[in-house]
Amino acid sequence: MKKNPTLLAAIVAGIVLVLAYPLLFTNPYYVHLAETILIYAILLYGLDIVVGYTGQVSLGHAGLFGIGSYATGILVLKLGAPWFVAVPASIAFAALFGAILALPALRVTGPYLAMVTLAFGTIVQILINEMTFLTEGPLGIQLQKPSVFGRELTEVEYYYAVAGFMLLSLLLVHRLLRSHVGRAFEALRDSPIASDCMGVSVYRYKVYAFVISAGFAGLAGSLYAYSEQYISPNSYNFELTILFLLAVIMGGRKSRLGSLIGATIVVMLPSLLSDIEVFRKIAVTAAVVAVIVAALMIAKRRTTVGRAAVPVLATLALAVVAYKLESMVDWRLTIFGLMTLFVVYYLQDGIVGFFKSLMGRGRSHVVASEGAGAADPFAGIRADAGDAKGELLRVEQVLMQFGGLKALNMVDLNIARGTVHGLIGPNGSGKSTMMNVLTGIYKPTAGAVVYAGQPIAGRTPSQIALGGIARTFQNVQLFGEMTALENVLVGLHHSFRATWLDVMLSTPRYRREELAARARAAAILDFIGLAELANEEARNLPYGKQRLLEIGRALALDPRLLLLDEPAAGLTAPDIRELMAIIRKIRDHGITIVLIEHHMDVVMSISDTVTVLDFGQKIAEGTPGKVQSDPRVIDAYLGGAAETTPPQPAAL
Ligand SMILES: Nc1ncnc2c1ncn2[C@@H]1O[C@H](COP(=O)(O)OP(=O)(O)OP(=O)(O)O)[C@@H](O)[C@H]1O
Repeated sequence: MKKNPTLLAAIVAGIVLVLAYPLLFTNPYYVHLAETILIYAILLYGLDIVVGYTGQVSLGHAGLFGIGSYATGILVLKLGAPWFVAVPASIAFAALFGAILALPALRVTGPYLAMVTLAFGTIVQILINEMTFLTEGPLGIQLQKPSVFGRELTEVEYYYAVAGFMLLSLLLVHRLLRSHVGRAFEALRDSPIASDCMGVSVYRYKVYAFVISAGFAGLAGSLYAYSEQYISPNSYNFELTILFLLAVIMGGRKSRLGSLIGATIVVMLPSLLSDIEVFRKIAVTAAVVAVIVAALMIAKRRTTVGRAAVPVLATLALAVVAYKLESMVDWRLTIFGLMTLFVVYYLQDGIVGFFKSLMGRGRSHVVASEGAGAADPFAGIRADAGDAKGELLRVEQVLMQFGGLKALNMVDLNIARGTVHGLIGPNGSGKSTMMNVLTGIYKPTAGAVVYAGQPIAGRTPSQIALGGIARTFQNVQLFGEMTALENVLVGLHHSFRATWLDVMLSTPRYRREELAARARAAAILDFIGLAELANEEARNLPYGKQRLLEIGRALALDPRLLLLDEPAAGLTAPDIRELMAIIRKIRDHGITIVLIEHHMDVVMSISDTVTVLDFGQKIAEGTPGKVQSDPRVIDAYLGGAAETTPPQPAAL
C-alpha cells in the first residue's frame, strides 16, 4: 500500500509539535490543558469507531470514561496498584462494560439506543456516587501521578507519557480501521442486511466495536485520573457525554485528525468562551475565514450566493455581537448552543470533512487499481461444473406467512448445479421472499431448505453466506460511503484469518492477506468492468454500475450459488448486454445462478430452467420454451399487474 508523502510530512510535523509543546509552553497550566486534549483524543478515537464507523449512537461514553478512572482510582486507593497494573486493568474493565453496552445496540437503533446508552451512563454515575465502600462516594478519590523507579512523574514527564499513549492509540486505531475489521464496521453502518449477506456478522462486529471503543475510553479514563489527581462522580456527567459526541461531529467523523481537532475544541472552548477579549478575536477570525471560504467556494462554483449567505451572515453577526457584549458570563451557553446548531446544520461532515470537500478530496479518487490482472477473479470459487448435474439446492414445501398473507405457499424448488435457474412471476408473487428465505433473512413458517445436502434451517444469514450462497438485492444495498474496491473487499472478508491483534501489530500474516485480498478485489473489478472506478465511492457510481458492483461483491464471497434479484432493473440496453455476458461467464466458471428478472428476454435467453410463481404458488416449471407457451403463465401475466409483460420469445 502506497504512502502519501504529504500525509507522512503532516504526521511527522504533528508528532514533532506534540513532543515540542512543553518546551514551547512551559506554564504547567498549558501543559495540563494539552494533556487533557490528548486524553480526550484517545477517547474520541474509540468513540469514532462506534459513532463514525458503525453509525451507532452512544451517550454512554462518559460512563465508560468514569469506569476507567474509577478502576484506576480504586486499584490505587485500595491495593496500592502501580500504574502498569492499574492502566491495563482499567482498559479491561471498561471493555467488559463496553460488551454490556453493546447488548442494547444489538436490539435497538437510533433514538432508542441513545436513550438506553444514556441510561447506562446515568446508572454508572449513580453507582459511583452510591458505592461509597469502594469509590468514597461524593468525596472522591485523590491519587498521585504514576511513579517510575520509585519516583513520581512531574507534570511534563506525565505529559510525555500521555503523548506516548495517544500516539500509540492513534496508530492502533488507524491500523484497525484501515483493515478488514474497519471495513466490517463501516459496512454494517451502510447496510446491515448486506453485511450479513456478505458473511460479516452484524451482531459480532457491533460487539467488537463497542468493546474496542470502551477499551480506549477506559485507557483515557485511567490517564485522566492520574492527570487530575482527583476524581469524583460529578466529573462523569451527561454534559461530558454530549461534549464527546459533539467533539466527534465537530472535528469530523471517520477521521483521527477530526478527533484531535474535536478534542481541542471541547477542551479549549470553556476557557475561550469565558474571556470576552479572546472571544472577540475568535469571532472576528471566524467571520474572516467564513467570508474567504464562501468567496472561494462561490468562485469554484461549489456553492451559490444564496446557500453561502446564511453561514457568512451568522459569523458576521457573531463578530458584531461579540463587540456589543460587556461580559460572556450570561451568554456562554447560548453561544455554545448556537455554535452546535451551526455545525450540525452546515458542517455535517465536521471540520475535516468540510476542508476535504473544499479541496475536492473524498469525492472521487479515480486511480488505476493495484494488482489487477495479477490475480484470478475466480481464484477461490468452489466450482460445481464438473459435478454432473446434481442438485445443489432443494426447497421443500416452503410456506412463508406474513399475518394472513401467504407470500410463499407450499413451494418446491430444485436447483441443479452449474445451471442458470430463472425465477419469474408478476409483482408480489413471492420471488424476493424466496430469496430472503434462501439467505436466512426470513425463517419460513413451514417447510425445509436443503443446500449442498445440508438443511439450512436455523442458520444466520452470515453463516449461510459463508456456506457459499451469495446474493444481490432488488433495491441496491451497497456500502455507499465505501469505494468500489472496498465494497468488494468486504465480500472478501472471509479470506482473512488475521485477528484484530494481527492487524494492530501489522503482522506479516495480516499484510500478506490484505495484499492478496486487494489484488483479488482489483481482479474482480476488472472482470465486471469497473477497474477504472475502483476508488470511486459506491454512492457516486451510475445505477447500472452499482448493480454490477453488487455482483462483483457477491462473487468475492466465492459462492457456489449466486442469487441475482432483478439485476437488469433500471439498466440501459447496452448495460443489459454487458450484464448478460457477465452472467454467462460466471455460469461458465461453475457457479450456479438463480435469476429473478422482469426482463423476459434476459431470463428466457440465459436460463436453463425457469420456475414461475403466482400469488406465492408455483404455477409452472421447465425449459424457457415450455414455460413461455404454458397457458397458466400467460394467464397469470395478462391477468396480473399492468406493468408486467407476459413472457416473450428470447430476443437478446
Ligand atoms: N416482511 C414482509 N411483511 C409483510 N409482507 C411481506 C413482507 N415481505 C413481503 N411481503 C409480501 O409478500 C408478497 C410477496 O412479495 P415479494 O416481494 O416476495 O414479491 P416479488 O415477487 O418479489 O415482487 P416484485 O416483483 O414486485 O419484487 C407481497 O404481497 C408482499 O407485500
